[in-house]
Amino acid sequence: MKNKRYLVLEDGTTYKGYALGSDELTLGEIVFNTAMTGYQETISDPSYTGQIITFTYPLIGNYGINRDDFESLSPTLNGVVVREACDYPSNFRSSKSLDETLKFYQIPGISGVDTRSLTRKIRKYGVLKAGFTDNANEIDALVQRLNNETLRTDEVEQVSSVRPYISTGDGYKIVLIDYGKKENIVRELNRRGCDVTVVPYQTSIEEIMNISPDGIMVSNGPGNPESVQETIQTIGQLIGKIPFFGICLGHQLFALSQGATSYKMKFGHRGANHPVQNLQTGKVDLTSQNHGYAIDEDSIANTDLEVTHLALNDKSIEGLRHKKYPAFSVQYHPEASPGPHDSNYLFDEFIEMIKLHKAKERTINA
Ligand SMILES: NC(=O)CC[C@H](N)C(=O)O
Repeated sequence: MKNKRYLVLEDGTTYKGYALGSDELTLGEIVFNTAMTGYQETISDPSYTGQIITFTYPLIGNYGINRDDFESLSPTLNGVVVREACDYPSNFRSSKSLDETLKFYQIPGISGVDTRSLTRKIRKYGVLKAGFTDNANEIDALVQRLNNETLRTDEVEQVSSVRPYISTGDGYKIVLIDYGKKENIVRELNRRGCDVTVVPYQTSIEEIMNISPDGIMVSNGPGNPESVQETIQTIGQLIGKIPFFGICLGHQLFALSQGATSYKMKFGHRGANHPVQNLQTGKVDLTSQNHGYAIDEDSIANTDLEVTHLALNDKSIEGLRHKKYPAFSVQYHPEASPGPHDSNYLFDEFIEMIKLHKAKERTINA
């Protein structure tokens, strides 16, 4: 017999279901993800720090959780909501069930929820605060708590590396500024021979320049880009000096560093089949996405940036490039994990950009 659990939203809506994962019950902003596979990578993506994810795909956990597919050392999200959690996974790589994994990392969850109705609600009203309780008598108190409490805004600090480390390669030297990076960014760079130095998000411009990087990457990460205002100046100072590539939060910070502004979206983009058009080629890529903020289109006019990619579902900005300097960024996830690999070519373009920049530097210095 499974124990009862309630998912409670700040507007008082309550969903009754079954306890999943940890009994340490947390609060968070509830969001939905529409990907049909890749729940392990999604759960371990640090960009979800502090959030509760509702999976719209109705069966989660059927191929278990394995040792190798984590996108961070340990998941930092605050909850998981599913229609049905598979108790008996079947896959030769699986070492734990979803329930065992969530218990191990002390993440609460709930199964048996009508995730369609919940997702429609989030789409209609926008993202909401939510929490769990195992006691029906505590629902009213939880609603009150959700209405009175503000959620933490120091998510990046919770997930950025505490000290620099190197993932070696014999190619270009890349500094990856870690705002809560997904491991696959490092893997994609290593795959192209890059020597990657991962540095904490508050690393100074001097410390970064001392590493003599050939390229700079700014990672994805959780929360509002404006919560890490103090680091935007460092990013601004790097543009024009060293070839630059930003992903998701990295894209937002690149834009802010150039004078653009960001806004919170109603319910964000989270899934693995978001169509994005490359405005230079006209080609449409299916992309992996996970963001709740975006860059204001009107704010681009006063900058030296140009829009390179557009979301076809809502026409929001998905890619930017600097008009004068070797610097570009995308709002979606070319490293995928989970998700389609259509936009993997952006890592190759970054490498080509570094090559070109080096060739130019050699001509200037000759
Ligand atoms: N995946 C990310 O880097 C997300 C960026 C930011 N936290 C947002 O929600 O918009």
